[in-house]
Amino acid sequence: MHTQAGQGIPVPVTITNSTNFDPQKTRTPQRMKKVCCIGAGYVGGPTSAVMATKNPDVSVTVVDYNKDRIEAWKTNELPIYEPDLLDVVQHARDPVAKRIPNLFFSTDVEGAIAEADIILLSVNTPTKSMGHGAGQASELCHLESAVRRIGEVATSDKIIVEKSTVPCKAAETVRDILNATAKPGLNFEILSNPEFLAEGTAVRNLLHPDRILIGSLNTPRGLAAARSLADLYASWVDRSRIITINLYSSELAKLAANALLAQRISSVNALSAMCESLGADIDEVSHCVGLDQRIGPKMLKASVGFGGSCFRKDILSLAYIAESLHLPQVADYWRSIVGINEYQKERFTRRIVKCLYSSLSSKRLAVLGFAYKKDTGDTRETSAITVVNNLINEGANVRVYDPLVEEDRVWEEVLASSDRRETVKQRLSVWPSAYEACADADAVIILTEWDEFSNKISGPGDARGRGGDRTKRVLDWSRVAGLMQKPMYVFDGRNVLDAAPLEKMGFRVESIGKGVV
Ligand SMILES: NC(=O)C1=CN([C@@H]2O[C@H](COP(=O)(O)OP(=O)(O)OC[C@H]3O[C@@H](n4cnc5c(N)ncnc54)[C@H](O)[C@@H]3O)[C@@H](O)[C@H]2O)C=CC1
Ligand SMILES: O=C(O)[C@H]1O[C@H](OP(=O)(O)OP(=O)(O)OC[C@H]2O[C@@H](n3ccc(=O)[nH]c3=O)[C@H](O)[C@@H]2O)[C@H](O)[C@@H](O)[C@@H]1O
Repeated sequence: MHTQAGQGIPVPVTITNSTNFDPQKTRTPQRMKKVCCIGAGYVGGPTSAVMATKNPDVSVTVVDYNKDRIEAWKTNELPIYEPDLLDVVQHARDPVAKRIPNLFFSTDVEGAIAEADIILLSVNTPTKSMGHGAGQASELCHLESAVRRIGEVATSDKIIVEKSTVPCKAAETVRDILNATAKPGLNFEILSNPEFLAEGTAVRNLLHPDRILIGSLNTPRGLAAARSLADLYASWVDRSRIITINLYSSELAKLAANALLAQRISSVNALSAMCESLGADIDEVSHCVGLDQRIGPKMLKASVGFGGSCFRKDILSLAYIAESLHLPQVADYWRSIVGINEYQKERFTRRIVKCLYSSLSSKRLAVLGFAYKKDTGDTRETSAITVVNNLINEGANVRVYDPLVEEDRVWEEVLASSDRRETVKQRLSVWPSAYEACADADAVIILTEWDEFSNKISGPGDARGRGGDRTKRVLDWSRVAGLMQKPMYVFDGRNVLDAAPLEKMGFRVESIGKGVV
């Protein structure tokens, strides 16, 4: 193996016998198309891995200034947990047989930018935490810094692709920065190509996307750039699913999709509050409503509230855009989706307090699940942060168990959002198994829908890969019953339990949106 100049990227070389060397017979190898992805996170890593796997003749380099993250991507202990991701990464990163490696991870951001034909911007775009628009607008400083770097480093034309979720018209910002920083004479085409994967199913979503959106300017160069990107996807996605549209429609469509998905959950959660008073069952209501083909069955599961790094921030971003367009009613409409989500978390806590005789003082509560959804170790914006803090503020001792989330992560998240840090330190604990968390507990509270906690699923849970056996455990509820204080309450914030068999064991089961008739 040899190394390409300045890149540290191994490429195979052919050793030629110098006596037989005939320059006329050697073909200049066709230059491999090069993609650089800036941002090695939940989107950049999996997207690049799938793109590289499906395009063996394209070199894909993922760069990030976070050295630890990049080093982890080079190992078999990937920095994020996603079912089947390691297989896809290995396929392109450490191929066997005749394939040459075409997926690389590096901290050499400048080097990869300089070499690239296409640059995917997959940096984080969180909610602004300070200044104008704090708590609402998207923070574009990471995007800006990546684009500045491109402008400073580029010596050839590039296609710049917004994969990050950005406010509508962000492409104008990107263009403005490039115009100001890049060398004269270079051409940059900016495309919007939002990502729709969901964590826990990222590989499946990337391999079988509902659609690929590519937004471009309606100019010959813009359309040509869109075609280049479409060609990469066409290696594995049917052309009929690759939609090329207006640049700004594409940017807005991403925010709209997340807002509409979250809106369904908030609608169902609002109904769940009604069900509890009316003696109706939200699972039955959702099922019946979802049978209408115009509505469909997905994203109608009542819960303790949606979490994750994107729904809240993207809705707030949409609302902020509406407000800046002087459309306050529209902004209020979008914000109400987040409002119901907050209400759902508070409502869930209040129910726990009420059932436990209106006081949690010194009570032991086992929290099962801390991730914002199953099959991920991601805790960003998880509802568990709010619920755990609320319980601690009510005086409870909270004992957390999650099959995948690291102990440090739980501490960081709870402490970061508490204004009573010393109290948290006294009352929070994290345990390596559900049984240890449940020991002597007055109540069990399910906050993530891990298969392990459900008594509806027979056999081991279906999460695979990193986390090994921990994600395949099955909770023995009769053993839990033997460990708990009496009466034994279970608050099912994810409706993963069939209450009847548990009630036979003596549990009092409180589910979301299930009223007592
Ligand atoms: N997490 C998800 O499931 C999805 C996220 N998105 C969007 O994709 C974007 C990225 O999200 P995630 O991957 O979750 O974020 P992340 O936080 O996991 O990864 C972003 C990475 O970018 C790196 N970075 C930031 N600025 C950089 C710079 N100037 N140079 C080099 N590296 C830089 C960070 O160090 C970090 O590792 C966001 O806009 C998000 O809204 C879209 C669809 C799904
Ligand atoms: O832009 C993004 O980041 C992504 O956001 C979501 O993906 P994700 O947040 O990973 O996961 P979802 O499955 O959408 O779940 C989000 C939250 O809603 C909750 N949820 C989901 C579905 C449901 O019916 N009920 C419900 O409470 C989940 O438990 C989780 O807390 C979208 O589904 C993706 O299409 C999008 O690309």
